[in-house]
Amino acid sequence: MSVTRTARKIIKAILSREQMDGDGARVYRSIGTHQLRNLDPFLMLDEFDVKAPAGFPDHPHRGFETVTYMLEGEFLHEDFKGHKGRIGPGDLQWMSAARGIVHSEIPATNSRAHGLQLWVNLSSKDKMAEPNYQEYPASKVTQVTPEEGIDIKVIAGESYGVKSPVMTRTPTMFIDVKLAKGKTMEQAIPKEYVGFIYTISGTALFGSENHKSDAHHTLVLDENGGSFIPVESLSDDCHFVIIAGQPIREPIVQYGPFVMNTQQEIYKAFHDYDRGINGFEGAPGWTSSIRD
Ligand SMILES: Nc1ccc(F)c(C(=O)c2c[nH]c3ncc(Cl)cc23)c1F
Ligand SMILES: [Fe+3]
Repeated sequence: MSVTRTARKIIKAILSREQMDGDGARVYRSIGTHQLRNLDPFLMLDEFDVKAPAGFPDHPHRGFETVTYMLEGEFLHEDFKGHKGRIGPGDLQWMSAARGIVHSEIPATNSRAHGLQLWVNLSSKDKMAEPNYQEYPASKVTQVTPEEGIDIKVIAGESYGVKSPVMTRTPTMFIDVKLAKGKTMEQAIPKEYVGFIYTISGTALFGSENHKSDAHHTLVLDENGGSFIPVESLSDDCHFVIIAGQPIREPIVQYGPFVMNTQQEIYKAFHDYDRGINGFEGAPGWTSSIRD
C-alpha cells in the first residue's frame, strides 16, 4: 500500500520592516509583531543587525527560552551569576531562562553583529525550572550536506537523518539552510508541529504551491497535517531558516521579558525581580561589566 506524503503549504507571508529595540538596536521583527503575535510555541523571532554602542543591556527574562544564533560578527553576553562569554559567527546559545535570568547582550566590537534571536515559550511545568545554557561554537553545530549545494546547520531537531544534540524542553526543530541556485530540498516536519520559514537572503519557491519569496519574510506553514516542506532555490544567495515546534496550548500573559500563564504570575515576576528572590537572587543592584 503506497503512503502519500503531503507537503505543507504557505498560508501567510509577512515582510518584516526594520524597527528599533533594546538600546538603539535595529531588528527585523518576525514573530512577535501584531500580524504574527505568538505562533505557539514561539513568542518572538528577531533578525538583529547591530553595531556598538547599540545593544541589549541589562535585562531580565522569566518563563521562556532565548535562542541566539550569530550569522556575522560577535556578541558579548554576561549574566547576574557571572556566566559570560562570546557568541561569534555560526555560534549558538540556547538559554533556558526559566525561573529567572538577568543578563546583558551587546556587540563585541564596533563591527556589525548580525544574527537571529528566537524566543521559545515554556510550558507551565517548566517555567520555574532552573535556568540552563546549551552553548555550541560554530565548529560543534551539527551540519549535514545531503548533496552539493544544500548546506544545512541543524540547530535543533533533525534534518536528513542527522540529529542535533540540543535538548529542547519545548520540542522544537530549527535548521539554517543555504541552497545553491536550482537546488531543491525537502525538510520533514512532525505533523503536530506549528512552523514557519524566515528568509534571510536570496529568492526561492516554498511549499506545495511554490510560494515565491525573498529576504526578511516570515512564511507561516499550514497545519493540515503535511509532513514536509519543499524549497527550490532561484538564486545563489538563498539563505533561510525553518523553525517548527510542538504547540503548548496554555494561556500566555506577557509583559516584555516576562512570559507566564496568569496576570498574577506576572505581578509575582516583577515582585521577585525587584526583591531578588525566587530565582532572581542577586538581581537588585547587579550591573554587567561588559558594557563598560
Ligand atoms: N525591549 C526588549 C525587552 C526585553 C528583551 F529581552 C529585549 C531583548 O533583549 C531583545 C529583543 N530582541 C533581541 N534580539 C537579540 C538580542 Cl541579543 C536581544 C533581544 C528587548 F529588546
Ligand atoms: Fe536577553
